[in-house]
Amino acid sequence: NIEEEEAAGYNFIRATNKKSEENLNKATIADWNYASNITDINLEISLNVSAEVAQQDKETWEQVKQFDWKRFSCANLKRQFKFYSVIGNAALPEAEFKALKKHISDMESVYAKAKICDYNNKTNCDLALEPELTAILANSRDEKELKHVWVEWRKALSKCKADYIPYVTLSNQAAKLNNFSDNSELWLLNYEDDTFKDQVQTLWEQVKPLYLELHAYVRFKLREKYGDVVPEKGPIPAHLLGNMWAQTWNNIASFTLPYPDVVDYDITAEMLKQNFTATKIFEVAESFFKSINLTAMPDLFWQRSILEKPKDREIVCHASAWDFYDGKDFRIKMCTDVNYEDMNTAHHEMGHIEYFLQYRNQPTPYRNGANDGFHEAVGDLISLSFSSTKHLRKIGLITSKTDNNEQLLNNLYKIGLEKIAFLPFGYLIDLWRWDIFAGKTTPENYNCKWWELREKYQGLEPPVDRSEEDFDPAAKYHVVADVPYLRYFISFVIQFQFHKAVCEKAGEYEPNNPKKPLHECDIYQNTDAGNALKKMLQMGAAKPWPDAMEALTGQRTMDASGLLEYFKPLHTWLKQENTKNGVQVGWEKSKRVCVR
Ligand SMILES: C=C(C[SeH])C(=O)N1CCC[C@H]1C(=O)O
Ligand SMILES: [Zn+2]
Repeated sequence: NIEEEEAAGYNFIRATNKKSEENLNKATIADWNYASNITDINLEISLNVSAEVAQQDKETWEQVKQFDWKRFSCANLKRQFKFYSVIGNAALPEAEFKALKKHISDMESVYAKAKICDYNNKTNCDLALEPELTAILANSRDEKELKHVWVEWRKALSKCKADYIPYVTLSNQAAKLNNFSDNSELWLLNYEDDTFKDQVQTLWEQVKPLYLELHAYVRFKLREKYGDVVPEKGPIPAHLLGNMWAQTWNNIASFTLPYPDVVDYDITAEMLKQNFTATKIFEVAESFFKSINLTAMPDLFWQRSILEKPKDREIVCHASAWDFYDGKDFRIKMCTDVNYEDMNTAHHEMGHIEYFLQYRNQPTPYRNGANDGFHEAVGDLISLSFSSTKHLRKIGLITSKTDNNEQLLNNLYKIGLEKIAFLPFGYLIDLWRWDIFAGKTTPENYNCKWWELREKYQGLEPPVDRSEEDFDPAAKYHVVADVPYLRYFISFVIQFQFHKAVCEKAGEYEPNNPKKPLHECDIYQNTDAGNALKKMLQMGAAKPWPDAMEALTGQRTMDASGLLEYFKPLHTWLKQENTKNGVQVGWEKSKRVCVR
């Protein structure tokens, strides 16, 4: 009968959680070894270990199907069965599973090893994405050099299309074996809400007016700097925004500031002056988390993390945080550069580690974010306090005594160049991939569909004409590495909901008090705020995400009002400035061509 079956179900889940933890540890070690030393032998080992684990996941899957678990009375038990009833790519037969993982690993290897030639010195063809190309995109103001790097990087990655096509086919096969129509459904499962796509579209519509004002202002300033290469009313050429993907624009702040005549805080310069190192960057990040009563990094973190690019081997440089599922071993791998952008990324990565630490005693299936967006939001939430001028002054990275309102607005603008600019990018990546998994976008129009979305949502155009011979999406790590991207759009909205909640708890923000605006809040050393955040983090994925959201914010839905409130002063200023400059908000059709 069902009671006896449920009792057996408890024992099954207890044993399964233990085996799952051991398997996750083994697979993570093998994946770490490949990502931190890209060799054929490490690929071989990682393929074999993950195939073994996938085989065991299939066996568990068959046993889960023997239980009538949907009729169990205990919600917690049902939830764990539900998580084990979907096994993703592991559902594939071994040969297909290994083929899929090899396609992804090979694309990651191309991405990690890609090198291009220096624009100013054709004999040096040893420039990698990190740190060289990232630094050129951030600091060069030579439009021809920027174009060269932008085009050459994409040439180096376009060969990945040959792996991408079977990657799509095999991913969809796995989704169908899990009873989903295509891979996008598997990716959206963790949001546990079949109206989620509509909620995301609504959030985008809420923030789009603010994005359009920022876009119009930045296009005006770029036209001042670069002239006619920037159309007055058309999309912005994508190589001029200070970032290889034009996903965040903070690196062009210096010549586009609202108030260019006030002293600009150059945090990177100050970090260099104070002899910051990669390790010091992570120690500073850790001290913030400790100050609000979250957890210090365990010893193994400092012993086993890779915080700087090694000179003796090829590694996957894209920053990542790793949970080895043994409650003790948590690591970051990052090719850290000493600059303010990487200081924020360090907080971002350590936010993942804090989440791992807070939910490490949960049953294995619950050792995840409440949803993928929550996991991406933790570190950024701390960065919102860290990047306030109040905090930077507190820790000596701003040496002036006080701020005037113009400096405060300049700082808000810099944060807007990161957070507002990102929103359409965070949305369009999976809009492009969902249509591919659904079969609406086929290999014949992968690239031109990509540029259609880049123009429609971001108001960008390529610096040169494109065609279906190109495969520009592969220039982005998450596309070749099979990492869903919607999580970042979600994070960039909910991190402001979380910020509003923790700032109110810290008494750092009062809704109608102009003396305590949201964008000047710093929760540093406030344990009330930290304890409230900790309670949400400890839940992991034990409950649907609205319960976790409610635990911290009192709300059960995502909403952009926190973001809009945080940037209100900037939005007001941008509208005035755009009117004063007589610029047209929005963009006309691009004159660039994409040859199908
Ligand atoms: C830093 C990470 C590792 Se989870 C990352 O991929 N991020 C952080 C923000 C957006 C996204 C990106 O770089 O594209
Ligand atoms: Zn992340």
